[in-house]
Amino acid sequence: MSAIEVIGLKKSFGAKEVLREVNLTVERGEIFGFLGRNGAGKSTFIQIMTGITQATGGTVALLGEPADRLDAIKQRIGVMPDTSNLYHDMTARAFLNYMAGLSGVRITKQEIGRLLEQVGLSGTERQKIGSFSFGMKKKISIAQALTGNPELLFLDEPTSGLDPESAIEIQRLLLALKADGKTIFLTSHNLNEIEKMCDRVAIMAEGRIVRFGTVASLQEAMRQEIQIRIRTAPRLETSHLPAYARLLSQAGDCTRLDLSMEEDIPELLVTLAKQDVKVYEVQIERQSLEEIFLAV
Ligand SMILES: Nc1ncnc2c1ncn2[C@@H]1O[C@H](COP(=O)(O)OP(=O)(O)OP(=O)(O)O)[C@@H](O)[C@H]1O
Repeated sequence: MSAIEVIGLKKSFGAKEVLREVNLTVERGEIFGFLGRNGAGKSTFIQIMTGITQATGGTVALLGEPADRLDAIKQRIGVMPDTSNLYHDMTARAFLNYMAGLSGVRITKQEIGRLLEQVGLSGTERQKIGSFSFGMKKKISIAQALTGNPELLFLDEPTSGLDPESAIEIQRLLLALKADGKTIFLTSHNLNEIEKMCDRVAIMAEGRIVRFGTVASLQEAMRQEIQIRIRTAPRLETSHLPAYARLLSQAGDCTRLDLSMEEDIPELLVTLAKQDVKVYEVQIERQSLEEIFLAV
């Protein structure tokens, strides 16, 4: 049974179609990255998953339960609230206690202390949320999502606006939660983070999923040609190169080349050896997730 199963999901606001026939499956225990430019429809999608907004069409099942039975599984799902919707007059402890109560979860003082420690907010139990910095508000939102030890977590940009150290702390926490068997549905505009953390990703554009799979499979699908960095002595000249190799740039004894396929590499090495060109290093350059994202 999948953690999330979405079939033919549609959402319109009046005449404006925001989600168009979205199909998506997220398996249990994975960290799933959900990407898209501003306005692509990501928040709307999460709002439907978490029962804040109703879909116009299609079906959603979470942890094997149809979404219209969300009440039955809401304790098994954690959702990070928008930091602007926090109760600023409440202390951290009162807030976590109150939010746990809303989801029908009982939580002890010790558990609250542990949650705060997990997100790097130890000792802030009695501090009012209104006095928190932006990063601290972000962290308490994550702590709130974790109350009741849910199996499935929806985290909307959990590390955006955090300093690098805090972001790494949160990333470690997410990896520990995954190791503990949790499923994490994550949106982020930090593509390095997504590349590092996620088992699979979906890229949404104009309400449709336009790329889907592991980062490696997206890189493979995007690879129409291959680029290599090669270190040689002497430095390569265009006259050394066979017709299938195109010189892109050079720095010192390193040359970047465009080839048509991976099989060109051994052939190129033979051709260079015949010309007494010594090859010290060959590196294949893969497309980053950022390049894939920008190409959508
Ligand atoms: N309540 C609403 N009424 C009308 N249009 C809406 C409503 N909510 C969202 N939209 C529109 O739906 C589209 C998708 O918005 P959504 O917030 O889901 O995008 P997003 O991918 O989350 O963007 P971001 O990365 O900026 O958060 C946008 O064009 C937005 O203007």
